[in-house]
Amino acid sequence: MSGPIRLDSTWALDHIDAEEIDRGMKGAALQLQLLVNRKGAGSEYTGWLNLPVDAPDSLLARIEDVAAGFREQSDTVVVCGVGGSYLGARAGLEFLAGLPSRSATDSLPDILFAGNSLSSWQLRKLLDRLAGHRFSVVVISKSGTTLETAVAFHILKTELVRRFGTEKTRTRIVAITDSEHGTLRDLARDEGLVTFDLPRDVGGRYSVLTPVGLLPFAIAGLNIRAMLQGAAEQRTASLGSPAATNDALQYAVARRLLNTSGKGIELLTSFEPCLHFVGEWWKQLFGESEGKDGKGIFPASAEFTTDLHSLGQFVQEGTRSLFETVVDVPAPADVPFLCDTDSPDELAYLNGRSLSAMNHDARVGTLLAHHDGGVPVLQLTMPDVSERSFGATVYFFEVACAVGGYMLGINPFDQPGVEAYKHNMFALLAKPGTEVEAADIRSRLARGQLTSIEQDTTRRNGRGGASPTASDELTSSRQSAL
Ligand SMILES: O=P(O)(O)OC[C@H]1O[C@](O)(CO)[C@@H](O)[C@@H]1O
Repeated sequence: MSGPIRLDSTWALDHIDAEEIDRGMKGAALQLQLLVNRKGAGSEYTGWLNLPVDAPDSLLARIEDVAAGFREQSDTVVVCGVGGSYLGARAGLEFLAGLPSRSATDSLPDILFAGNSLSSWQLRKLLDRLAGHRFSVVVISKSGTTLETAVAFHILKTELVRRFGTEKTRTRIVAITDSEHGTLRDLARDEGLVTFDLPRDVGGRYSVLTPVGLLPFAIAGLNIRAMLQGAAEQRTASLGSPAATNDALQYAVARRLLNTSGKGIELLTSFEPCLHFVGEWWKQLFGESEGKDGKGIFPASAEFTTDLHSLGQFVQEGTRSLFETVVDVPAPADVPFLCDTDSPDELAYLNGRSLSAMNHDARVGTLLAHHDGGVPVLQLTMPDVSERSFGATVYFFEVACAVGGYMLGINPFDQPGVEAYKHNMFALLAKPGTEVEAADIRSRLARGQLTSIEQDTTRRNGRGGASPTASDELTSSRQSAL
């Protein structure tokens, strides 16, 4: 059983005007055409639209082949990457962990992750865990220059060489990166590593259905062809259905209208922990795509019922700036609950029920309470826990995100803002070429003054050198206090 993702917005309708929905759907249909015809902003990064139907059989066969080789030679595979070069693979692996469809004949390697932080403690623990294991590495970086990934990969490669020697190390690494450019591409070329290309017209956060996700999935024994089939089915539904029956467009419109009605935060929730990393992937997709030009909905996620015991109070009664999107998926297995009538834990009333039934009632009770507390609730349903369903979900959110971005008037395919912290970090790390920035940052930090000399001058010049306003003085005295 599989099929497209379904949206039910009944529990959000009291926050949205019916006429606006109508107008919004017409607008969304136009933006979808812009996307499909590759006429919108960032259209050079819309290669993901056709990934589910364009992947050549030779590529899939090669991915399966390399994956089989990795399984044979490794009991552990480390996937090294961050952001879009990490989250989609982890989302799929965690969502599908434990599926009976995973290759039963092969013994499957453990898949671990690295390169997604600069934590020495995390990497130390990973290196300790790898001791004595036959491990291999998949390194993923579109740019090939991301510091977290490059540093972890360097350390892992050094460890491989120490353990297996230079020759054999070459067979224990696969690099996934830009087809032509970047440090990782150059290094792979120089060292004769096996590589897969990350298509130039696909951005990192839209890349899960390329080798970026497909290779880790195949190594884990998952059926990547079924995953692409699910995405292709969703593609037909999302690109080909009229607005009235197009759930991806309706989701894009509903969240946009909720945003204009004053809801600035979308909380993606689910009652199945296997969806935790789908939430993490979704946050990057929507956060990097929408959060620019002072616009966008802040994407947050929570796992219920766990987080009802931490965030539940806020969702129920805190600042009314949230709407909730709950993702449902039927659990593939159930656990019965049996209890004697005189059981001292007073759970006899649950005798004969199952965990699924309890989770279902907890879910309905929660959503009703949140709705009654002023939190609009959108409900998305995935057909099942399967590769097809995962592929469909990825495609559904990608279309909704791209169309929603166009409705917002931004380019959903760039992420200029993430460079700001990198400039500072590289300057502080004394990367060659950053000497001027480094001097400015160090002098600002030494002065305890967060306004840079350049910003300060520009601001004052902008006002024709007028004397500081009261709010300037306030800001500067607050900064000094820091
Ligand atoms: O694949 P790369 O180039 O290492 O980038 C990883 C991630 O870092 C970012 O560029 C942000 O810095 C994301 O957009 C991207 O998914």
